[in-house]
Amino acid sequence: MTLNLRLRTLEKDDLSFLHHLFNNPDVMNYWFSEAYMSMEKLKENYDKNHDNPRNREFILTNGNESLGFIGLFEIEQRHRNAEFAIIIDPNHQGNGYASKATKLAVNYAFSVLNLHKLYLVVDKVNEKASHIYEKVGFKAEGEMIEHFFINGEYHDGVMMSLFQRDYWDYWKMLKQ
Ligand SMILES: CC(=O)SCCNC(=O)CCNC(=O)[C@H](O)C(C)(C)COP(=O)(O)OP(=O)(O)OC[C@H]1O[C@@H](n2cnc3c(N)ncnc32)[C@H](O)[C@@H]1OP(=O)(O)O
Repeated sequence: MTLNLRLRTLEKDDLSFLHHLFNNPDVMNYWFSEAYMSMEKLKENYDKNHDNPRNREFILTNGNESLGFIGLFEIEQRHRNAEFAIIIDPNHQGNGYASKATKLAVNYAFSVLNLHKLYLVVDKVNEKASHIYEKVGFKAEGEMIEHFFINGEYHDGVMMSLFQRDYWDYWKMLKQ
């Protein structure tokens, strides 16, 4: 079957998929969050925030299949920056989907929203995620030492960023 990866808007019908992801500690630890989310809370958050102009929340799909959740959060109109975050469903990890989804989200941030800068925070031990971000062009800006408490110990975070100008240069180079 041919792969047709797309980012589409998060819909209310996707909340059971999010419920499955947000209650998985293997996933949520890397989002520096507790894996504790009721369906009611998800619905409440959705009703309150689905039209929040500061966020863009996407489901990564291949046809009708949901593969992951990708967000551009805290979109700043004045400073023209936003925070990127991603989860690929553990049932679908290791297939190259995160790399492709990150590229789609980066393209959305710069080509659609005209952001100046996209940033993220990744756990220093999350080598798989860091590898993907470096591959797409994110660069480390600094470390947040012992900033996150996960599984009984403090973890360092790394802030990484990508600028729109570098993204244009990178894509121009790839097309040559
Ligand atoms: C800003 C943030 O959102 S940080 C938090 C990111 N989210 C999470 O960690 C939540 C839980 N984890 C996940 O959702 C997924 O594991 C993700 C998003 C990190 C990765 O998703 P996947 O679909 O499995 O990744 P994908 O298959 O696209 O790429 C994995 C890459 O990492 C590489 N890789 C795998 N293990 C390692 C490792 N230990 N060290 C370095 N690279 C590794 C693979 O070789 C592959 O790289 P390649 O394409 O150059 O060969």
